[in-house]
Amino acid sequence: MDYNPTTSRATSVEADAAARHQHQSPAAAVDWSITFWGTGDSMGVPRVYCACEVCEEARRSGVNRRYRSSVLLERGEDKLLIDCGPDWTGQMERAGIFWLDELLITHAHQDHIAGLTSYADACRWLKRKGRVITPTEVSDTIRMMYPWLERFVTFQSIEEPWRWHEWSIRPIRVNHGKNGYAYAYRFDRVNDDESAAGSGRRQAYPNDSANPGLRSWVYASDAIGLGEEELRWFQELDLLILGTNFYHEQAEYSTRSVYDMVEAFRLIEDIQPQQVVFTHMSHDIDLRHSYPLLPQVTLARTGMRIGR
Ligand SMILES: O=c1ccn([C@@H]2O[C@H](COP(=O)(O)O)[C@@H](O)[C@H]2O)c(=O)[nH]1
Repeated sequence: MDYNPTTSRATSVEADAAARHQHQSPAAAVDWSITFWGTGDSMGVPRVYCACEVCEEARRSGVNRRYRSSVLLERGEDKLLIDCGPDWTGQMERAGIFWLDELLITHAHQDHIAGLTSYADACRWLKRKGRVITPTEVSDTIRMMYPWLERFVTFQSIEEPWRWHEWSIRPIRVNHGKNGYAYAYRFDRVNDDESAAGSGRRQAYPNDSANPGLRSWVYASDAIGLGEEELRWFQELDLLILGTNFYHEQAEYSTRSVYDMVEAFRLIEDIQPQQVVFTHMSHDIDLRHSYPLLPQVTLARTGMRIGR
């Protein structure tokens, strides 16, 4: 995986947008990439009213400014956004993206879905029907919360591994602590020549075996205390994107809902992913500090991009 966290900063999203505006051909475009549109916990950073050092820095210079967690998987015009929280409109504008056909949703909490109302407005404005992909238990809740959404979006249920372009996407129901359950998604790249040949993309997106890019990765923004059943799907990963709200959270375990970094280290030692990116971070985390981390771990930054 070609991943350079030192160069993948906020500007990469704008750089992508600029490249698109210069009519870069698909052949010149690269392979699949993941861009962090949001890396914050449910409250984002800065938190409303909070005058802590991290929140003040986020207001001033913005290293710690974290929008609600969301990542974009893309290759050229193929784009899949995971989660659509309350910062969605600004995230679209910062990325220079006008429209997304498809959204994949992890769970029906406001920090992951509150942008769906704006997405529905975009659908209405453009007279296009969007697609919201999520397990039925999640779409049932979303329908109850926003009954009018279905006029503008189609809900597509994902219960089993589901094919999206070259990816097999597996929903994994994960423990979300005091908040019940959320879904993580495992992405496995299906290396069948048919899809590349059939789509005429084989030349445009060569599969360089010396540098295979993203192959198997999991996005688990909202999980804690995962057990054997869930962790079956967390094996042999070249990338794990894991939510960690705090470095070492002091709150009583029964009141918590997301891993902290110290717990995550134990998880990583157990499942041994090649690379790990922590996301869904609260104002407890100051990106100006250097934390004791495992060597394969990086802290996500707004706009950070992974892949070629
Ligand atoms: O039923 C619920 C419960 C909570 N929420 C919102 O989700 C987040 C919870 O944050 P975590 O960091 O994942 O614990 C918070 O914004 C709650 O308001 C919800 O929407 N529905």
